Amino acid sequence: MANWQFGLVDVLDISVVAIVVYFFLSLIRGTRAVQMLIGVAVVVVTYQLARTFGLFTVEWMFGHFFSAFMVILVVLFQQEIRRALMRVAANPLSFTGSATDESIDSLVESAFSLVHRGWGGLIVIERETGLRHLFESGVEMDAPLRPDIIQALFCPDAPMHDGAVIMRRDGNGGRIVAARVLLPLAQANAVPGDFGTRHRAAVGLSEETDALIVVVSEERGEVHLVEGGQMGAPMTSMELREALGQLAVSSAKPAKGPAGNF
Ligand SMILES: Nc1ncnc2c1ncn2[C@@H]1O[C@H](COP(=O)(O)OP(=O)(O)OP(=O)(O)O)[C@@H](O)[C@H]1O
Repeated sequence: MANWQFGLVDVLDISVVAIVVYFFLSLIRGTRAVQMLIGVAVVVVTYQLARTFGLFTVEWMFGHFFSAFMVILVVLFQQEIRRALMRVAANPLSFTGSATDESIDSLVESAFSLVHRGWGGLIVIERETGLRHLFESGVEMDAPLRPDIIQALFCPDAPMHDGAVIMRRDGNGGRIVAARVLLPLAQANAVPGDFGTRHRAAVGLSEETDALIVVVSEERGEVHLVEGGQMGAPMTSMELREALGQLAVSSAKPAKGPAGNF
């Protein structure tokens, strides 16, 4: 290989490592994985010091620890590894359609119709990451996303009111594709102390996937938008419409088919 080719390979090599490190750090930023990473770094530094200064017993102990290191890493970071793989599989370079005004309107009206009734609700918007595996915990269905149907599902006396509804965009305002779905819960400290499992479930799913989740609090009568493990401040209907519209614009690329995404 010519010299310039070696140079190019080195640049490519370093770039890939930099991207992977950046991706990993942005994934764990603000999560409990940071503390675990610090713990792992302390163990590695202690091991190196023990080797340098010939501390036989310490080196022996940490040597055994390192023989199981890969397994320990996988166990410690299983949640982060799962999230990373799901995001890679979601293919950030792929084209997604933008949400139509109708689907945003239906969603906002549906969420605030629950507020007016004093009921809680959890509406998940599927994007690039497929959520079909969650359907098993609930009931697969196919219905238009409309305030009356959302109310029928989340009415506290209705048999289907527990859990989340999953929606997909279509050309006519969105479709409900599953109801009574159980979502993975986030750690208790991922949401402020006075929020309960409904909000933890919203944050939990958004940590693992690129889904957007609209949570309607029964106790507070508030609506929150959850994305990427973060729950925003309570929103008015106008703010929610605007936030969803911006997310639609930021992912607005040529549509690939009828089931596009926000
Ligand atoms: N893992 C889960 N996946 C989906 N929905 C869930 C899950 N866990 C709880 N829920 C829903 O949350 C409801 C209970 O909400 P809870 O009062 O504990 O939470 P909250 O965050 O305080 O919400 P709210 O402000 O509406 O009371 C349940 O009735 C159920 O519908």
